[in-house]
Amino acid sequence: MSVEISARELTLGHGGEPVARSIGVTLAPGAVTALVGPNGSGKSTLLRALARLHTPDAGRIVLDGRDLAEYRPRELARKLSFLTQSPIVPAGVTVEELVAYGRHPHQGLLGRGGDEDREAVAWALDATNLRPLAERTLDRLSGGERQRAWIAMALAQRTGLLLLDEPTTYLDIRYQIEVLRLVRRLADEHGITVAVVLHELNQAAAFSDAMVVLAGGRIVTSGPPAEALTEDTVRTAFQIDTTVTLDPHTGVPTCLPTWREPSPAAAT
Ligand SMILES: Nc1ncnc2c1ncn2[C@@H]1O[C@H](COP(=O)(O)OP(=O)(O)OP(=O)(O)O)[C@@H](O)[C@H]1O
Repeated sequence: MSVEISARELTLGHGGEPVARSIGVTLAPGAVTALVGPNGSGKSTLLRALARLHTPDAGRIVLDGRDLAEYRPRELARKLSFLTQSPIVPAGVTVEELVAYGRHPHQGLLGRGGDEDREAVAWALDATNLRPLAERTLDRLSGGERQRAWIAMALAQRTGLLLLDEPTTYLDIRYQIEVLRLVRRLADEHGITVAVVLHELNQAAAFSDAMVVLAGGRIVTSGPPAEALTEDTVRTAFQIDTTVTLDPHTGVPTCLPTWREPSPAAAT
């Protein structure tokens, strides 16, 4: 089930100056990789390129040993699912109907669901705790509930690779943690390869196996959180000072910004 995807010598842009120049990324099979970096550093563009929704200016992306460009659309939709940052809410669609859309790549021309489809939809609703809201239309959900519905749709697609662009936006802290725990379980229990764009560095460090730090058109660092999230890399990427400590039991780094401006006396 686990899927491996890697990008080599990738240059990404939107017509002007490249957003990323000659970068290389590998998402290890069955692992959670967090993409972090400042606003505008190219995280979404990279994720969209991995999902074949953005065409690179140069470089190559290989998905399970084959060039990404070679996959037929339906074949690709069975391999990877992508959750965009702000999906457009279709009018009048219930949670269950939305989740069932995730089954389209698996259905024949008639598009009617069989046992496997029903089972996948039920699993996705349960995994996201959405069963009680299954009959609700999306416009009658809170922001966080709606976000979980989109995640459920991506899950119902039952792909070995899941690409999530800021899935915790709009969620309160409890659901942020719940979504990240779900992501962790998908990797640990189902072997799903996950790339997730996150802004909260400490959450990224706590829930991922690897972090890729993007800034200034390049990869500042990538590797296990304890190696990737350091005071130096945070300063390089975000131009802020922090104190990074390692949890003595788990080895997970936590980064605490230096909140106060340096005092004039300290500067002299
Ligand atoms: N469709 C587009 N057309 C032109 N420029 C774009 C387009 N999409 C993104 N950009 C530009 O590309 C750069 C990278 O954008 P991208 O959305 O990949 O960054 P990001 O790291 O995901 O940012 P954020 O953290 O703000 O979501 C930005 O400078 C942005 O303005």
